[in-house]
Amino acid sequence: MTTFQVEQTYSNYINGEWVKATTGETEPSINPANRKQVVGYVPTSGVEDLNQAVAAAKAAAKDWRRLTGAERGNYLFQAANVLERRADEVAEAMTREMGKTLPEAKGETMRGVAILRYYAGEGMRKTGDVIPSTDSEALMFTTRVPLGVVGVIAPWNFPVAIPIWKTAPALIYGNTVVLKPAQETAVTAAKIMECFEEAGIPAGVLNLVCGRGSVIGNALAEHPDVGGITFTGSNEVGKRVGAAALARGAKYQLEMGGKNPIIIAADADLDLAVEATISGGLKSTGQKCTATSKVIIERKVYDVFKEKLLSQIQEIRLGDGMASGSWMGPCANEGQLNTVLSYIQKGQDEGAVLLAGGKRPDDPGLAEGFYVQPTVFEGVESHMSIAREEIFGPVLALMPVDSLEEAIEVANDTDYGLSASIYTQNVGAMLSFIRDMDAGLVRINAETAGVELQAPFGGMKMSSSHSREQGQAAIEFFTAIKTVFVKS
Ligand SMILES: NC(=O)c1ccc[n+]([C@@H]2O[C@H](COP(=O)([O-])OP(=O)(O)OC[C@H]3O[C@@H](n4cnc5c(N)ncnc54)[C@H](O)[C@@H]3O)[C@@H](O)[C@H]2O)c1
Ligand SMILES: O=CCCC(=O)C(=O)O
Repeated sequence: MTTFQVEQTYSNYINGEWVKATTGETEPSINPANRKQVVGYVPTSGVEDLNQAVAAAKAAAKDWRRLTGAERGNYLFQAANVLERRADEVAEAMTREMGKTLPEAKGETMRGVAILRYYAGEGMRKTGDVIPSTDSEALMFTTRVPLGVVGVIAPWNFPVAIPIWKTAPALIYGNTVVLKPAQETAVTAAKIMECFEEAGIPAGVLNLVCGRGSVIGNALAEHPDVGGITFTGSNEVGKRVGAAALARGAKYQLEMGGKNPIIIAADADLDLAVEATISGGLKSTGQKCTATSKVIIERKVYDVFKEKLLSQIQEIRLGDGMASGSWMGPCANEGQLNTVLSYIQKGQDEGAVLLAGGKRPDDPGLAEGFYVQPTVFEGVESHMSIAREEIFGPVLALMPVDSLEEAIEVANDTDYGLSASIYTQNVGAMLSFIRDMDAGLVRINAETAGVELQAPFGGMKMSSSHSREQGQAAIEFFTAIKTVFVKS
């Protein structure tokens, strides 16, 4: 078993080599559980590094696309095996870099393994259809071709799963890749790259360039040799990335924020609903695009639900994700902590009532980390910032309603449409929710978070560029359809 070493210096991975940034600069990736701990030093690259990576990916593209799907799949199977063997090390890097608890990080790493295996298998599946021609002498069919070089821009909140759920389908369908991870989790990204290197991925097929989003991410989106850009992150940045890709006719895919509601109907099993609200809203410190944010409760059960929720929230143990007793780690970085604290302040300023949490923990042992208490508001109205904007932190807004119709109206009253859930035992209510809820992922008697790798994932409204990732849906972004007409 390889163990994780702190304070190492990492490089970019370009054309099969680990290379220092041409800027000569690195910056510390710090542990959000204790700002004084350096997890590793990561490159602060310049545009020249990005250009080298794109050139390497472009040069490797011809041979890579000519391999059979099964041959490309073998590399992914190998990478999955290496990642599985190194799962403890990779998970530790993730926990130290972005704060989620070690069991969550291990779960995510094993999800990365499963995603690689799933897409390895995709190399053997069909890529087109035969379509009857009006010419009886001809054969007409569709096939799919890769986009060429694909740029992957990833956030820090799922530093293994998201880069892999973009990279694996890009590779299996014959593209080469330049990955720009979030700088906060560049050590974890380097660990993923080491797994691909150990798996023997050919030089140039997969490249890693670390650096500021405004420099490397922007240059990737604008690069004329990058045929497709797949982005996950905030709406603000996503809009810029989409505009840059559109301006030069490149394909793009944007997966962005959420403001995800859970509806608790009067007939719900309240214990299960409380469990789902806590797990969906507060695991990973609320830093999931699918995290529960608005908790919409039928008035008849409002008080009982609230009391049960508050009593369980008291039990939550904050702490370093590496410590076995910790249930909730810190926010991933100081900026995120300040954003969460500012929303908590806004909630109070706009008239919501703070029921729990609302500040940094008093424990002096946590003072050097970016911790915030799990927070619950009531008296939240749809016009308030905490009911409309993505907080990306452990903050729940309780909103009572008088009927299921009103619940769905309140749930839909947002610019986002990523994930939504309902707790009810009534089949009619379930069907209304499935029909009327404007979200890409609707979940019944399950928390809002939780994405299965074999199913399409993506949002409606401002959550997405209306494409879907994962499962077989990924082929739609990572390939172009060619219609072939053959006549002898
Ligand atoms: N819908 C989804 O599937 C999904 C999944 C995870 C996270 N998210 C969203 O991600 C956000 C949190 O992640 P974040 O803080 O890392 O997001 P972010 O938008 O700040 O950063 C995302 C990535 O974009 C890069 N970037 C920053 N500025 C850039 C620019 N000008 N040009 C190109 N790239 C640039 C960053 O370096 C990072 O790699 C939340 O809004 C969350 O909802 C969405
Ligand atoms: O942060 C976005 C991804 C969410 C996810 O993977 C999950 O909820 O499992």
